Order: sequence, then C-alpha cells, then structure tokens
Amino acid sequence: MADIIVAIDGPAGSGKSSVSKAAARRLGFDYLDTGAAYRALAWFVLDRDIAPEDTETVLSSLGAFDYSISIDPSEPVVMVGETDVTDAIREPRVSAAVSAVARVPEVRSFVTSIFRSTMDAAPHDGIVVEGRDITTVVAPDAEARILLTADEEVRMARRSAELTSESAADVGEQLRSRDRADSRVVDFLTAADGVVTVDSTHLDFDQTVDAVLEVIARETTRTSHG
Ligand SMILES: Nc1ncnc2c1ncn2[C@@H]1O[C@H](COP(=O)(O)OP(=O)(O)O)[C@@H](O)[C@H]1O
Ligand SMILES: Nc1ccn([C@@H]2O[C@H](COP(=O)(O)OP(=O)(O)O)[C@@H](O)[C@H]2O)c(=O)n1
Repeated sequence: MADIIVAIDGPAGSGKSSVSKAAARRLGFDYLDTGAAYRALAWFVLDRDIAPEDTETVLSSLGAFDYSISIDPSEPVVMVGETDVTDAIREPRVSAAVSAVARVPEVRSFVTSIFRSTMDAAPHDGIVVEGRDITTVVAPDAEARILLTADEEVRMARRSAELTSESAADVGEQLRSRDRADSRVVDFLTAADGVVTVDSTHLDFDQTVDAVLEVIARETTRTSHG
C-alpha cells in the first residue's frame, strides 16, 4: 500500500483532475480519478438501456459491472469489460446521467470499496486520490487532505475553454445543475475539520499545482512528526 495518501475534493471544473495528475507526476505518485468510476457506471447503465433513475435495476446490474482504471497519471485508461471507455465517459449524455447513479448509497459503498482496493494495491510511495468525498468518506485518514475550489464563473469559463461542441451557456448550465444535484448527497463545498482549502480563482494552472504541492509537503511533514 502507498505510504502517503493525498485526498483532494472539490466541485466540477475546480481543477481536481488536471492539478492532481500534475502533482502526482511531480511527486512520482500514482493517481486515482474516482469520478471516472461513477461516470463508467453511468455509461454502463446507459449502454444496457437502463434508466439511470431506476435504482433497483441499476443496483441489480452492479454484479456485471467489470470496471478497471489505470493509476498512471500520464496515461489514465478506463475500461468496462473489454471496452475502452476513457473518452466515452466524458460525453455530455454521461455527465447528464452520472448524478442519478452517484446519489444511491449502495452504489457509493460499492465503488468506495473498489477505490480502497486500488489504493491498497498502488505500487508507488504515494497516491493522489480526487473526487467529492475523498477527504471525508473514502480516505478521511489521508496524510494530506485538500479542498480545491474556484469561483463558479471561473470554473465555468475553464470548462468552456476546453474543446467542445457545446456552447458556453450549455456547459455552464450543465455544470451548475450537476453540482446542485451532487451537493445534495456530499458536501464538497466546505472544508471538513483538518482539510486545507486551496482556492485557485486567482491562480494560474502552474501556481495552483505549486500551491497543492506546498500543502502536501507541509501536511506530510506534520503527520510524520505525529
Ligand atoms: N488554476 C487554473 N487556471 C487555469 N485553468 C485551470 C486551472 N486549474 C485547472 N484548469 C483547467 O480547467 C479545466 C477544468 O479542470 P479539471 O481538472 O478538468 O477539473 P475537475 O477535475 O475539477 O472537473 C481544465 O481544462 C484545466 O486544464
Ligand atoms: N468521489 C466522487 C467522485 C465523483 N462523483 C460523481 O461523479 C461525477 C463525475 O465526477 P468527475 O470528478 O468526473 O466530474 P468533474 O468534476 O471532472 O466534472 C460527479 O458529478 C458526481 O456525481 C461522486 O459522487 N463522488
């Protein structure tokens, strides 16, 4: 198991995956994107023509959900069975379905146990794990726990700047409504006790990575001294 666990939570578009990947690469750590599991399950459910809101059928499909993800920060590959779904899980139809499956407590405990096994099997000294409930539920004892935030307009602008066929207004509205739905299930907008907030509203990408690395260095020194 990795000696150092870095837990990072935050809302959509706050920079969790890009910043976590860059920090993991700099530290020689593994990287686990937990949102990818919820997205892959939403993809799987849609692929089987199951309505994402049909909780009973979603739960009965979990036994057939054969999920795997690479934890190399330079090459994240997401598989469901033999299908590479790395790109497909980012499609708007999957983003629109994901909150409905993620709100189900049995789904959350199912994927959380996958995350814990992945963390246990991680080969490097440390692993950066990012999502919505990592600092509070998945790894509350992590050596470093960070809430990555940025003002809503800034997050929407960053997401809209990505290559997409959708208008900025559509991207913004989808992001807002997903955050609204998700925040009814997990509080990822306020830092729990012991969680350090990094607000990237006025930081560029490199400055944000540096700020996160500083918190990791400080917290891991502190925890190793008891
Ligand atoms: N501090 C920053 N300044 C500018 N752009 C950023 C910053 N942090 C992240 N980004 C960009 O914002 C977009 C959203 O980041 P991403 O890592 O996908 O967020 P999340 O995983 O939280 O949804 C990406 O295009 C990323 O490169
Ligand atoms: N730890 C997590 C991670 C993601 N999720 C769910 O998975 C969805 C996709 O997560 P993501 O991290 O890929 O989303 P973005 O912030 O990258 O847009 C979220 O909208 C949540 O519904 C969750 O419930 N708990």
